Amino acid sequence: MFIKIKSKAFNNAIPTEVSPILGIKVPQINILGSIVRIVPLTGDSTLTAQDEPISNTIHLNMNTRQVAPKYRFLRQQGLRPSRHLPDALIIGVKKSGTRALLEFIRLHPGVRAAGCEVHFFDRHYNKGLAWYRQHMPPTIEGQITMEKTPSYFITREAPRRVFQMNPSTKLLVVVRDPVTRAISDYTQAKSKKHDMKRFEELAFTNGSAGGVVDTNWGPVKIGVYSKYLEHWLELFPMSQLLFISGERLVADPAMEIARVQDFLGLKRVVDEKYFYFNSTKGFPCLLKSEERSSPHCLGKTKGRNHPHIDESAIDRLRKFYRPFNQKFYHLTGINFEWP
Ligand SMILES: Nc1ncnc2c1ncn2[C@@H]1O[C@H](COP(=O)(O)OS(=O)(=O)O)[C@@H](OP(=O)(O)O)[C@H]1O
Repeated sequence: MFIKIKSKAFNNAIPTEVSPILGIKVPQINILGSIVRIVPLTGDSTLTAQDEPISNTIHLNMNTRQVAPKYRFLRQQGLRPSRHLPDALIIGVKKSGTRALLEFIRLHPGVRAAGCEVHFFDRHYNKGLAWYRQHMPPTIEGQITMEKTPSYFITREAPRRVFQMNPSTKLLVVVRDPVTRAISDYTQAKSKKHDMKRFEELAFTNGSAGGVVDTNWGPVKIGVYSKYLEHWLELFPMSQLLFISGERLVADPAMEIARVQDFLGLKRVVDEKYFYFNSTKGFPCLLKSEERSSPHCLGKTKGRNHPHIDESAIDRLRKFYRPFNQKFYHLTGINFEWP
């Protein structure tokens, strides 16, 4: 079992053993007769990374005075946390379950992730890779660095930019029935702007389901997954992409996370024991995480109630998406079985 303990309990003559998860040596001590291995530690705001050279890796400025005791201990053991550009990205799709995926996969001790959406490949590209790397969490050897920004999937320049950073970057794409995704997207926008028009008025050019689908409206446009996927496939082989069903991530998170761990080359650590179904929320929640040891769900903005949408509008949108969905199934080799 891995547990986290305070560094002052250690001395310098600490034996190590190879972690079965990380494949690297981790310190091991005896506390009250129990052998305890020490987990790779989490990020710490006391760390600074000033005056760094531009290279693939940033070694944190581990000046003894500045460094928290736990990092000082890691350094004594030859484990120097440093920030790296991401090895894997959750590139989308907005409102499909990208936050759930990130929170679930970062339960794995071999994964460290940026907590917020960094928006490097869309909004902040001109700030450069050194800036991007600064936004990554410190990792020790063997840990994977990840980030999620759902708008990358639809950003025209993003595939080329990611490729230029590292053509081996692994890409994860969560997808959900484009009709419910559009409604979810609309629900989020409406939560910020209460006088927003009805969904039906925005989704069709003449304001009703009898009219033409407005493909310029963001919530509709984003659901044409095949169009955006083609841009990524111009540069990345299919073997570097993993598609996760947003519906299955809710119905059976352990199964989807098993696929993700396999894809990332990680030992299967996160399994059904990490999840429970919260019937009030109607979603799977976590029994514990690195930050919280008690059961908890994702925040209030995940799993919102959707407004009622006219059946005719839903039918019309389903018809609209059908050929694009078929193309997407064909490209990915997966039948997502959206209605
Ligand atoms: N476990 C769990 N808990 C809560 N919510 C979950 C979960 N798994 C998937 N989802 C679905 O995630 C939807 C939000 O998707 P994203 O996280 O990609 O949204 S965002 O693009 O980052 O805003 C969110 O959409 P809404 O239901 O419309 O709120 C959920 O349906």
